[in-house]
Amino acid sequence: MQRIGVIGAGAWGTALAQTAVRAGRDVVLWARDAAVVDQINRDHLNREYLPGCPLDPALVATPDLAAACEADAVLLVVPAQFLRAVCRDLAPLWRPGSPAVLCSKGIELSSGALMTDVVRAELPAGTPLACLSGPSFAAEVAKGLPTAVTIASDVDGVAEQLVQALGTRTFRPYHSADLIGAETGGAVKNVLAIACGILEGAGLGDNARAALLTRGLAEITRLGIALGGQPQTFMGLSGMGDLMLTATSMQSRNFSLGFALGQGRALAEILAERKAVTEGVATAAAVTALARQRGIDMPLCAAVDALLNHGQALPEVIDGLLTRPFRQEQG
Ligand SMILES: NC(=O)c1ccc[n+]([C@@H]2O[C@H](COP(=O)([O-])OP(=O)(O)OC[C@H]3O[C@@H](n4cnc5c(N)ncnc54)[C@H](O)[C@@H]3O)[C@@H](O)[C@H]2O)c1
Ligand SMILES: O=P(O)(O)OC[C@H](O)CO
Repeated sequence: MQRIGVIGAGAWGTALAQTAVRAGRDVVLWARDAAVVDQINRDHLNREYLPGCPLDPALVATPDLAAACEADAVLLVVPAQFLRAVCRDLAPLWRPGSPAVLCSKGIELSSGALMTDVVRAELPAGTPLACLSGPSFAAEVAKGLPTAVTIASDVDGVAEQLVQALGTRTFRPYHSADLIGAETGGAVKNVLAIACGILEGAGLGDNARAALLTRGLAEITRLGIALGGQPQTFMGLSGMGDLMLTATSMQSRNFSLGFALGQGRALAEILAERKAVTEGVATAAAVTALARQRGIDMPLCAAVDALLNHGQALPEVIDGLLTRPFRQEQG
């Protein structure tokens, strides 16, 4: 895999493109915004989405989707709610047999579909799928700080080839065969990071944070197993690893949004101030609907959804969680 296409030049697409260049690959990064294309090619910067990270001059950006599809593997890095529309444009341009690597973390709100379901439905039949997930803030990856992620695929050998193509001394992918497990962890941890931010902003204490992380991981695991994931995946980088990172750092858009909510600010006001995507907002609703449909108990995700999307007041949401019946820990 020498030539890598990257679809989406937000923070994560740009950082992944940069790390692929560092790994010695020829990389073409597609951006929907012509100004971003020009800036990357001319100034070797993406000030809009990845400020303060000088980019390798070998990184080429393009406004032409077809140019990014001329690749041995294509990384899909557009926000979850836009992925289907972009895949529809990509489908006629797709190079047969080229793997699609999902790097977005979310669940489609309109359908409850995982990102792999979206891609499977829209890209040509037989396209090998993989998912790159795990604890990875874009700015740190772009700067070459040490990072470990999971690359999962259910097609023999694909994850291993991608590991070889993208891995460097400081960007260290581990391969896995559990595609569903890897992507479920990445999607649901965003909702739990909002919850953790809320409790931090509201000053509910360190004990509450530990309880939330532990019971949150139990929610990820319950849903992931029901969708077909392997239990051990949720203890790995794409599960516990990403939850620990995202739910404890102000670098996270999801955590910082939760923090502001916990301090009493309104969701609309917080969202109006940011251009960057905060995936957990839509995914809270999507995951809660999916859990309800499948009869899976996910009280923390449901509480975030109630606060964000159904107008429930914060004290009421917290009270609802604290007055749940006592129960056995496992299961
Ligand atoms: N930023 C990170 O540290 C990071 C790390 C791992 C995974 N991710 C995931 O990567 C995905 C992309 O996030 P990001 O941080 O690169 O985004 P970002 O917030 O930096 O940028 C937003 C992106 O959305 C694009 N966009 C806006 N409207 C669009 C539309 N209508 N159609 C298509 N694209 C549109 C913009 O062009 C831009 O590329 C998300 O699912 C996120 O969870 C991000
Ligand atoms: O900034 P966030 O909350 O979108 O999180 C970014 C990454 O998913 C962390 O692994």
